[in-house]
Amino acid sequence: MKNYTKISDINNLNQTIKDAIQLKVNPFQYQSLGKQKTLVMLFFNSSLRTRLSTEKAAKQLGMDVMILNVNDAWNLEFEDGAIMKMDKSEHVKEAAQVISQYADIIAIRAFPTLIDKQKDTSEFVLNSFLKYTSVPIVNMESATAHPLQALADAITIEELKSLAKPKVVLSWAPHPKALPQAVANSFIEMMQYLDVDLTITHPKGYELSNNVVKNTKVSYHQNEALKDADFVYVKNWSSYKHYGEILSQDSNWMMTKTKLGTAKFMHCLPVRRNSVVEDAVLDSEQSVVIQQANNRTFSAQIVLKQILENL
Ligand SMILES: CCC[C@H](NC(=O)CCC(=O)O)C(=O)O
Ligand SMILES: NC(=O)OP(=O)(O)O
Repeated sequence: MKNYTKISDINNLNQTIKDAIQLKVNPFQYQSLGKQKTLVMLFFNSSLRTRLSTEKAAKQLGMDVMILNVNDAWNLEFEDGAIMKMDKSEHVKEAAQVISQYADIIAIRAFPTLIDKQKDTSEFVLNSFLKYTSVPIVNMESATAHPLQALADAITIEELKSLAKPKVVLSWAPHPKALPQAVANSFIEMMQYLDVDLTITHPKGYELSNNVVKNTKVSYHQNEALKDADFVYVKNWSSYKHYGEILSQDSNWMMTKTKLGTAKFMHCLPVRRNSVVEDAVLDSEQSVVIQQANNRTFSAQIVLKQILENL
């Protein structure tokens, strides 16, 4: 593996999931692989799980880690040919090349603007670093994708499924802020690779990109969609059609114990209790969100391992 910016960068997904689960038995079995190698993690946005789990993963491989909140450095210009007389101090062309001098692998988190659909869809931040860095890039959530989260979700379902082909439901839930489509996009893409029966359910107006949904079942009726589910993945996203807009905050879409039935509850976290999901669900045995968060270390570690092996 050269870069991990999208799920399709993984050559053999099923084997990678198995290898990640095996890593958990002895997380330090490859700690010579990363010796004298440095991971630089760049955050344009907040993080708890991604920041801690990716650093942990790198250190379990013997890597050194440097973390930069990019907004504490210089305001970067991403437009080629820009006349830089305003508020941008440095062009990504220099910043990316300079960081490449310090890093063997660069990991980046850069959320979408949720204003400029074309810019967000072009993945201008991630692709600028891909263009101007000389080292591998790992996506820690970009404008349209969160492949490390999706790999952790796949590991979790593989560990917990009791059926060969479980029914998985991705359900929208209300949220006070306009959130990215990235987590939903990558979860859907990951489930399409795996042998699961996937249904997406959301209110009208929250249709995700056809390039993501493809021929996956979509229902506007949450209760119907949730019937006989084995795993229920709940996530808010803002409208894609009416880009970045909050069209509904209908609390009838909040996940409850009653709606959940006997299914396992999944969420990438952070989660708004009693807005996205009621306390009773998160506090129940059916919630697997902590296992998901733990698996973030092993999704990052198996990705970094495959990149290190290819350096
Ligand atoms: C891993 C999820 C990161 C991000 N979530 C948020 O920004 C939630 C922020 C909040 O609830 O205030 C998202 O939805 O993409
Ligand atoms: N799930 C996830 O990526 O969490 P953070 O935003 O806290 O990193």
